[in-house]
Amino acid sequence: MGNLTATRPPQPWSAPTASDPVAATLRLPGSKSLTARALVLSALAAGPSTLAGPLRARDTELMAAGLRAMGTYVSMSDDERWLVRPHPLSGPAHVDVGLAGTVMRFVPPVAGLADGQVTFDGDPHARTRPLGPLIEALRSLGVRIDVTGTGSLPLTVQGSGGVTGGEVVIDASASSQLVSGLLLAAPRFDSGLVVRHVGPPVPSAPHLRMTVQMLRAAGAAVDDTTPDVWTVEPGPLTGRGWEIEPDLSGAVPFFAAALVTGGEVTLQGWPHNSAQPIEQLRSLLHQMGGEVSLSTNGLTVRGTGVVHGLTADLSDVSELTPVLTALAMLADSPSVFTGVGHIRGHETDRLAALAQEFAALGADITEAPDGLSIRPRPLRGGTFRTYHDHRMAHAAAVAGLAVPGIEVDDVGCTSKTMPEFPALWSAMVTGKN
Ligand SMILES: O=C(O)C1=C[C@@H](OP(=O)(O)O)[C@@H](O)[C@H](O)C1
Ligand SMILES: C=C(OP(=O)(O)O)C(=O)O
Repeated sequence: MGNLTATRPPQPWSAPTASDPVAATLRLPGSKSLTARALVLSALAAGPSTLAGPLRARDTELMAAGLRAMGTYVSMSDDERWLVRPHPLSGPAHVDVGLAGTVMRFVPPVAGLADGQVTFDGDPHARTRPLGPLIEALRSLGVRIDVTGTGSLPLTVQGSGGVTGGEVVIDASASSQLVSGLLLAAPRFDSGLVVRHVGPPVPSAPHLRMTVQMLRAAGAAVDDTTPDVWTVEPGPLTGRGWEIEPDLSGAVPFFAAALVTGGEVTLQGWPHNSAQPIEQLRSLLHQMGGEVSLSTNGLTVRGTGVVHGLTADLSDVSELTPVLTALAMLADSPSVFTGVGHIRGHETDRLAALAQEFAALGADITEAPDGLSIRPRPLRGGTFRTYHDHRMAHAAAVAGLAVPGIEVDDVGCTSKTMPEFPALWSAMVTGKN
């Protein structure tokens, strides 16, 4: 079980309302997705690596702990620069996945390379998140996996010290991470890997591009020219210095605050060639009434005093759905979001949770199988339940800027990707950042 969840008492939190436009320049923690991939690729490399500006949060600490349990040396003593020294992977080991999709999908393929038994389990809800297609894919590649409960977790990978590799067919419509997990370990498979997706579209294309880009940066040969097919050649991965960008998804509630209050928020340290989906975000925020610009100061979002409704397929950026839903609540016209049926398998069933919690505040919101429709009307205060989902807390915080009296039942769940969220948020709203 995830220690943090087991020991952390729920922390109720009054979402602060904004009496003035926010004006903030922020330096936010590193990207969860980049940090997770850099840790895995570093553990599989032939030499040492460093991660500059990594994210220290529950998900990435669990990732580091899982790799460490199999023998990798990970030093996090310097917050700004982690050091990873690979070591032959071995069991017995236990990996606590917490509620982290990245840990539950990226580490089992690595465990297949370990010599010995590696057990996996996580938070109660992790046991219900989609993992079956990855287990079947690994089994078809010859990895022995025992599933010991009624869901996909807990499970045991009986690592034999290597994976033959070859070709695998998978339905990854439930999560792009099912493909990313296979690809990240694939250069170390004896004959590499061909992954062929068959089924409804794979969501989160930018995250798949990030996986391919980082594999190539670590020296792997990857062909992704055929849609839904990825080919990874076998070969060594090189240790390197990873520069971790600030987390774009974590920044979105802060950018949303600029729209809601007609203010301005700048995220410092933003690279010009980002691996994160900045163009999609720019377009979405622009359609909702914001202005996004990139300068030497960083990435700036300016509110124009109005928030517009949005009709959009969010499948590329599905993790933004909760915050965009909060923005849609405060817009001058209705919104329709589609293409995100798979977020029912995220930290909670996000479509059901958003519909339920915003309706409890008086919203006119309808749940569809793959999205949400929102017709804005005035909201009232009340308790907003997070269901252990950090992005539900972000959504409540955004709505709370304009709606007095919103109480978040467990703001501590933001520790999954940004433990400093409540403090940074309050500082932004009160102007003390
Ligand atoms: O690979 C990654 O780092 C991620 C991929 C996406 O997962 P899904 O494809 O399951 O949405 C995203 O939502 C998640 O937050 C991070
Ligand atoms: C979907 C998310 O996380 P995970 O990596 O656990 O899937 C998220 O952070 O919004």
